[in-house]
Amino acid sequence: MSTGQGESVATAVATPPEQPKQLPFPPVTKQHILNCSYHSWHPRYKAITPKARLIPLPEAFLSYLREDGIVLPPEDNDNPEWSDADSGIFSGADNEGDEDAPTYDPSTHWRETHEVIEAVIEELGGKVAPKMNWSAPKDATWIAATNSMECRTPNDIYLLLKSSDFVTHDLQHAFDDTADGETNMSEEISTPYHLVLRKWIVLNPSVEFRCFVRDRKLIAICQRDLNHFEFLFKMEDKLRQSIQEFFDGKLRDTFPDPNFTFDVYIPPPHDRVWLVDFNPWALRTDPLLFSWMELLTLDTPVETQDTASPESEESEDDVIDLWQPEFRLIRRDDPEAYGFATPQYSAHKLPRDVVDASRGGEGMMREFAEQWKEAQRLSEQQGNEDSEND
Ligand SMILES: Nc1ncnc2c1ncn2[C@@H]1O[C@H](COP(=O)(O)OP(=O)(O)OP(=O)(O)O)[C@@H](O)[C@H]1O
Repeated sequence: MSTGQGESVATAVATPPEQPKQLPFPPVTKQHILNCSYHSWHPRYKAITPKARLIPLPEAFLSYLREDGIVLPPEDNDNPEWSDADSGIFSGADNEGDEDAPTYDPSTHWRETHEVIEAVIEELGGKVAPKMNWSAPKDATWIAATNSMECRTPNDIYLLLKSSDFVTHDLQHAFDDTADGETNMSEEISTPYHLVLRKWIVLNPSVEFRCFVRDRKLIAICQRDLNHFEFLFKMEDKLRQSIQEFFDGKLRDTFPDPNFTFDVYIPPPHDRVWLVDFNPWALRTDPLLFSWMELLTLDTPVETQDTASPESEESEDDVIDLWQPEFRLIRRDDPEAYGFATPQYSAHKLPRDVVDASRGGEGMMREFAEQWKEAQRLSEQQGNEDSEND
């Protein structure tokens, strides 16, 4: 972590940053949220984003995603309406247990979309990482045979999307807590939902970074993966400079809002920066190694215009030249200090044996999985309430 005062010194932070309840955020509008939707920004930044295709989603497909239970289309789709092939990991159909009964194919209602998804997977080399407008199903990898977001078939994608709380949030709560009011159903329907399929790349999580922009100034950068990577400390200045140049050249004057966050990937040899995602300047965005209070109040040099005397202009320039975004990395002992020793998204995960059993195709396991996740959520909520009461 550097101090943001021109030094490049990593310092340990002993306790997790505190998240106060009342934060001085500027109002977040639906437009701010929409500006961070993949379909809004991707056309402008296509050349600096890893290869991706966007598939507009019809209401029938969205209804399928919103439905309870997971029924997957049969793998062999010669007869699109009904098939004897039982494809569902969890068969929610009424015929469960009846070997001879035909299996319902939900894709009948969005056949074209299913076919486009198949074609795009093929076009992108056979393996994709899926995502909705704002969220990837990172919390649902426990249910995938690969234990990752790598998808080779449409069914791999449906299984992840339908199991993800993050995706559900995109579908049902995208505009919660915005200044222009509660979303009603008709507005939700008019949201241009897209499935984003990104060509699968084996990503090195150590060189993924989250960057924070306030008033069109890059003020802070940190790791996305909350583990210690010693080699990053030697590269801190180079990484900061690459990200700053990338921001200045590609994003600063083109992103529609003055406040936002963006995620980048800088694979070896660490000289090219790739844009991964944007997130709104809002509480819903995880500030990772910062607290929102820090980000909202962090001092930055004020750039004045021509009114100062020549001498004072010079000293102001010096301040601006010296100033640089604060770059936080995790030191060797930080993960435990931050409480990061527990894996990310643990509240959304399940014990290994439950996952293994669920792959066996028992419908009951899905129910148990949901109950387990609910219990985890409640105990986390209780923990938060207890610590608030302390
Ligand atoms: N093309 C890809 N191939 C493989 N993995 C990828 C690809 N693109 C992104 N990822 C992985 O997926 C993760 C999640 O992607 P992304 O940041 O777009 O999701 P998100 O839901 O918006 O995350 P957050 O809520 O933290 O912003 C990334 O951190 C990266 O590790």
